[in-house]
Amino acid sequence: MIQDMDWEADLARYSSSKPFSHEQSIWAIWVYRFGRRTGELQPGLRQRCYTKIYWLLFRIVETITGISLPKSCKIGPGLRIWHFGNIFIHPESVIGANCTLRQGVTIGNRVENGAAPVIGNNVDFGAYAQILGGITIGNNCKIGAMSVVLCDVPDGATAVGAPARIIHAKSESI
Ligand SMILES: CC(C)(COP(=O)(O)OP(=O)(O)OC[C@H]1O[C@@H](n2cnc3c(N)ncnc32)[C@H](O)[C@@H]1OP(=O)(O)O)[C@@H](O)C(=O)NCCC(=O)NCCS
Ligand SMILES: CC(=O)OC[C@H](N)C(=O)O
Repeated sequence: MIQDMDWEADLARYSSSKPFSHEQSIWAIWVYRFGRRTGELQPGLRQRCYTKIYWLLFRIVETITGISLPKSCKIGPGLRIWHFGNIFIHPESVIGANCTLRQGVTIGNRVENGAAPVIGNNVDFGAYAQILGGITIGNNCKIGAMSVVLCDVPDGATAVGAPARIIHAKSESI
């Protein structure tokens, strides 16, 4: 299969020399990248076989780790997931480069069939943060643990609380 630079960048964010035996989250990221690569194959028997293998691996790893990263969401290179369990990413979400997720994070819609969030680059999500609806999180943001984010977050800002309020907006830190 094609060399996957996004996967190389993911691996570089795991400091352990043996991430597959030390961190369950890397299994979910590997299956996600594998699924994305199946979408780049020429249509035909090979692609159909790989896609079936993807779905089998996706369901097994989703169930074992509690991390759901469907191949239809777009995630930039350098994804890091600390820990595992109850991490659900909406199939239409967009997540930029070098983002960090933790246990309990949801990036999803606010109502059934509603829009999904768009996340910039280098965004750090605290444990159990809930990002809901068709909102935009800018680049270089931090989302506090246990926060429920229902509104846009500008570049460089930190959002905390339920519902989240913006603290440390970029303009304040200059
Ligand atoms: C959001 C976070 C990055 C903010 O860090 P910070 O920029 O250093 O902010 P401060 O600690 O100065 O706090 C600023 C204000 O936000 C509040 N705050 C900080 N984190 C909060 C959170 N998660 N939820 C609600 N309020 C929070 C503080 O109480 C403080 O409020 P005040 O000004 O009314 O006193 C950090 O608190 C956080 O939640 N990190 C997530 C870490 C995590 O998930 N750890 C688990 C590892 S598995
Ligand atoms: C549970 C915990 O504090 O884990 C620490 C880890 N480095 C993280 O950022 O999530």
